[in-house]
Amino acid sequence: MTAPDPDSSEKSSDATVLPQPPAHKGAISKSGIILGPDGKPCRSCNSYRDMANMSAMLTGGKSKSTPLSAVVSPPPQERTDCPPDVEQLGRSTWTLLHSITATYPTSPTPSQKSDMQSFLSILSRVYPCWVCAEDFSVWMKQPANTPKLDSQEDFGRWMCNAHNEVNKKLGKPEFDCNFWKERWRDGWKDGRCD
Ligand SMILES: Cc1cc2nc3c(=O)[nH]c(=O)nc-3n(C[C@H](O)[C@H](O)[C@H](O)COP(=O)(O)OP(=O)(O)OC[C@H]3O[C@@H](n4cnc5c(N)ncnc54)[C@H](O)[C@@H]3O)c2cc1C
Repeated sequence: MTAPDPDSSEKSSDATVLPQPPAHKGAISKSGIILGPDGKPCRSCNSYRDMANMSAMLTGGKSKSTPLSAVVSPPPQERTDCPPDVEQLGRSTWTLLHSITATYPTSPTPSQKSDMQSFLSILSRVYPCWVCAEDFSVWMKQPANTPKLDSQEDFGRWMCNAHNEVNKKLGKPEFDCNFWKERWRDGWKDGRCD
């Protein structure tokens, strides 16, 4: 006999189905909230703002037909040490990734290139936001987008382009990749990073 799932009451009552990704990943609810493999809202795939909005809708605060993006001003988080949402995780990950490019060798050995290739392909499989990981993986596999690992400059620009791809998808401004070193390695010429 299977023991009841103690967490089952936390599962999203909104877990309705759009086209289903592989079972180990998750699903997307009708309201657009991304669910994890356990059927609960995936913290690292959604923003706290969207999760708070969903909660407001499900508890009758808003009409079910109201789009998430139209519901604003969720209650503020009460703590500052909560698990990361998709935005916090993204900012921290980009900081790590661009910092890795900034310390990548100018003339990498075959073994250093191979390590980095492995790191990126593993990252695209294990990144906690599964929808982000899927899109990143698909983008990276296109022949024009395979990681450029022959030098620090190539890799830094490649990472900047990868980040811009996500920026475009999210409707954010693109970053001028001519400045990737100022942002992530040398600091800006105005001296304010010294
Ligand atoms: C691999 C990956 C995939 C992601 N996919 C998704 C997704 O599908 N959906 C989703 O909602 N979120 C996704 N994210 C998170 C998303 O990219 C942002 O991190 C998040 O929305 C927070 O954005 P932000 O505006 O604070 O700045 P971020 O985009 O996190 O950027 C942090 C800082 O990097 C600098 N920067 C911006 N663009 C560039 C660039 N092109 N090159 C160099 N530096 C730059 C800026 O100074 C910026 O303040 C993903 C993150 C990663 C690492």
